[in-house]
Amino acid sequence: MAHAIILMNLGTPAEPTPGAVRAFLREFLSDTRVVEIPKPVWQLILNLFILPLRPKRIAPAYQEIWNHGLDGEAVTGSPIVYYTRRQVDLLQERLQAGAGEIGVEGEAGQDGGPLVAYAMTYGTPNLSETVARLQEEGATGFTVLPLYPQYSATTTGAIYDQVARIIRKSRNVPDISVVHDYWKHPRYIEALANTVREHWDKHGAAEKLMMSFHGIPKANTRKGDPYYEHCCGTAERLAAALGLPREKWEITFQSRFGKAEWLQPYTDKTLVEWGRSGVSSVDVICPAFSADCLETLEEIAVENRANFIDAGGREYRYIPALNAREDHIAMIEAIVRERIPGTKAG
Ligand SMILES: C=CC1=C(C)c2cc3[nH]c(cc4nc(cc5[nH]c(cc1n2)c(C)c5CCC(=O)O)C(CCC(=O)O)=C4C)c(C)c3C=C
Ligand SMILES: [Fe+2]
Ligand SMILES: [Fe+2]
Repeated sequence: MAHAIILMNLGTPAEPTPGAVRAFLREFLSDTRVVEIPKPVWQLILNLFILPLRPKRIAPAYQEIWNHGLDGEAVTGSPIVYYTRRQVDLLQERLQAGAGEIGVEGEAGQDGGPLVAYAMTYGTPNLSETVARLQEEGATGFTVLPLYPQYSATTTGAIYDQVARIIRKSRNVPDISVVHDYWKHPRYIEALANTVREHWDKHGAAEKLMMSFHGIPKANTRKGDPYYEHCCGTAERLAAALGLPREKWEITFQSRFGKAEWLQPYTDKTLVEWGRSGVSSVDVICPAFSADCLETLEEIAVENRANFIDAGGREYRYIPALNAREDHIAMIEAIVRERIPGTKAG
């Protein structure tokens, strides 16, 4: 009886071309978890305005980040896929090494620790084909870990839907569970704090630490999505771990899409205000992203740097995502070990 761990992230286009970006956005933005506008109206807007225009605008940004690593990491392809694969390989190694401790040896899936794979909510590989492949390799139990520390219906909720669809189609329903969130996990907060401390050791601390989270529409929070609360809780815990007084840090929300109000304060507007009001240096961390991707490498590290510098700021430094850091993989290991039958928590 083999157990399998499936790490999940959002997904990315197959290539950085307008055609591939269009196919990716069509699938992603057609999910009613992501955009809650009534389907007939939204499909008109999507097909008439967004899909004919946005891919041409976004594809050059994808071209910039393709094969682009921070700190000399030899990234190939889309960074979110590259880092998710690294997370899979490193987690597999750790779990296999740990399998000896609990009295089993051998290759992954042959009584030597669980199988580890990844799937993307949109694009490839998708969850249902990943589960089917792992079942062929002998997996009967599954732990799905959405690599979103903070729960949102727009991200983790969409993964629950995909799991529910697999269950609905199965006669022999697999033993499958999903990790809801892990923003409170002490090892997550500690890993974030470690990245900041290492960054400060190398560059010195900036005047302000900006904690920029991916946004969602503000109305979602009013309807019961706990994401805002999870982000505020994360920011407060991280600030406490770093011993930062309140005036030294700020929580902001990025990646606004469409005309509706999203969670505030907005990252871009805050940086412009700070630049204008004499803040000279900023460190930016994006705790909601477990892997660097378009939203960090381009929107934060390039676009928002320009917003701050053009408004009068002097130093702007982006602190990379947890990616393949050892403390990040150890945290993932601790979370999944609690769910693997016959293993002890790490
Ligand atoms: C349209 C609404 C969107 C919601 C709601 C949303 C929530 C959300 N997204 C992430 C993580 C990622 N988003 C990424 C890209 C991305 N996001 C949206 C829109 C919404 N996201 C779009 C349209 C795009 C594609 C780029 C663009 O056209 O602007 C990515 C990066 C993928 C990559 O290829 O690198 C990630 C990761 C979270 C965590 C979240 C809510 C909590
Ligand atoms: Fe997004
Ligand atoms: Fe963006």
